[in-house]
Amino acid sequence: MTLLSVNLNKIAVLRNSRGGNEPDVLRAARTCIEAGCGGITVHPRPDLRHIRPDDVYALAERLPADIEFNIEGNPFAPPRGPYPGLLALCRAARPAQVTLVPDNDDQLTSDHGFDLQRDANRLRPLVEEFARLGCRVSLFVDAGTRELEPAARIGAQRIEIYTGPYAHAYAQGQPDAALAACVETARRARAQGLGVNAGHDLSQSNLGALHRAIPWLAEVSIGHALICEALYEGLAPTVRNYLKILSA
Ligand SMILES: CC(=O)[C@@H](O)[C@H](O)COP(=O)(O)O
Ligand SMILES: NCC(=O)COP(=O)(O)O
Repeated sequence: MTLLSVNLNKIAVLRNSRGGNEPDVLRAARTCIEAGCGGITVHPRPDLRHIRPDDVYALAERLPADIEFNIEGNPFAPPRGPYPGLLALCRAARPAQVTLVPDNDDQLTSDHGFDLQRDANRLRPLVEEFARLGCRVSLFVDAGTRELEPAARIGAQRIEIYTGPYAHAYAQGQPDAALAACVETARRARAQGLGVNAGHDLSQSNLGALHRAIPWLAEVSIGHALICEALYEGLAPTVRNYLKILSA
């Protein structure tokens, strides 16, 4: 069964827009868990635009042991003000999984994965350090990446396929090539013994086709669309809708 990890960044965006604690990230996490999700994802960024270090620490303390905590971020981004860096966050929070993403601080959102051939040697000591902390390491890669051996060689256990281009192609009514690129990368990763996650711009519309094409996906992390849909349908029913799609 593919695990649904709900990304709570957008709950924090709303909260930060007014100060105070509404909507409450912890309450949203509880609601998603009660509705049946298997994981919670956050992507704290150095500019603190949404999830802040305190959210990470509070989630780490309160999430039930059987709920996978996944922290995403750029391991090369240096500490900045109250942002202590991804490694320090993981040292304190000990998430079950850390997803390494090569984002610059000025990006609107994640828009590409690692170039594994180029980045593997630089990533290796960090992957080893996260592993020493007890975190499973997943590397964010573009759909269409064919050479996954470097990920396995440096000790990553999973990859996460960046599904933004697939979601865009799906919305244009022409998903076939983008979907085939996801499948190709997923197969090649599996052949290297890597688990396969997927995420970015997945929604109730486009998730089913992706899941039918790669039914053995280990995990999908979904935030933006899920929180938008929840504005209309409610958070718990929306989470349940995603679970239905993943169990079809
Ligand atoms: C790695 C990834 O695809 C997600 O974490 C996505 O980047 C969400 O981040 P934002 O909510 O900051 O856009
Ligand atoms: N790893 C992807 C993620 O956590 C959520 O991305 P999105 O659904 O907010 O685009």
